[in-house]
Amino acid sequence: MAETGGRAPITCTGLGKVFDGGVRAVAPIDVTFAAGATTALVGPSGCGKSTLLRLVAGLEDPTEGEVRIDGRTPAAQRAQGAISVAFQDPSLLPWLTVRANVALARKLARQPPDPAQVEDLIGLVGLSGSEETRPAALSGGMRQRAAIARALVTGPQILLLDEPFGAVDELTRRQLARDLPPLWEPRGTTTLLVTHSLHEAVTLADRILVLSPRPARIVADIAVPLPRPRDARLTDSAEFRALVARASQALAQGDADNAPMAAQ
Ligand SMILES: Nc1ncnc2c1ncn2[C@@H]1O[C@H](COP(=O)(O)OP(=O)(O)OP(=O)(O)O)[C@@H](O)[C@H]1O
Repeated sequence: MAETGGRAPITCTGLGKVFDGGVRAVAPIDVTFAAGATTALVGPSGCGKSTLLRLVAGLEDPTEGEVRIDGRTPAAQRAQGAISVAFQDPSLLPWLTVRANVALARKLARQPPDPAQVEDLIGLVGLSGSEETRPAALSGGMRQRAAIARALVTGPQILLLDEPFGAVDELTRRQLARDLPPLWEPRGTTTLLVTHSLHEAVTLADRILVLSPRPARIVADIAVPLPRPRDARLTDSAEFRALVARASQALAQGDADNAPMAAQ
């Protein structure tokens, strides 16, 4: 199969999720993620961000509504190798080296081997020298970076990142946020990124969706019309800081709107 890179919009229609036991994680949501855009999902801890991402990935079934990716179900797109995920807890195969874990992703997507691409990506995520290391001997942050290389090596149409830099120190985190987007942006990859860092959201995204406390619903939809690359000069700018402040206010407002009514 050829590389799947291409432009695919994601449409969520009346999408909701109630877990067994009655916990509603996602309120019915209507949203379209434009093909080729990067959208950051931010919201309070436990609000349903990961559940929303898992619904888009087809790793959870909705209890209401549907997800369509370029008109097809997530399951159909996954079967084509069109969706890559890098989640908080990277599930690398423990018996394989970093290099073999990254290379395996292409094999699983039925793509021809591309050793040069594997080496390039390992270098770009800062793991040169650890190619022959197995996951148990890596730090948490190194495992996350290996998972990002693995997610990118297939050139996916859809890239779903759940706190991909969560276990990485702040300096490396900012470096990755700067260095990695050029790998997927020119390919027109539709990217959803869950993050707790508003700085990261504004650095990476074209659009930020601010979610309410559980069940997740959209409380603000913020465009990020900043030029790229978003280097240190830009992230120090007044426009950048204003967007971070706007997202921060929306988060606080979403929280306040959901606070239990004070006793009369
Ligand atoms: N498989 C499951 N069964 C039952 N409840 C679940 C399941 N998965 C998640 N939940 C619940 O759904 C809610 C939303 O969880 P989710 O992981 O989507 O939140 P989140 O916003 O990603 O959280 P965090 O920011 O802390 O990672 C939580 O109350 C969680 O306990």
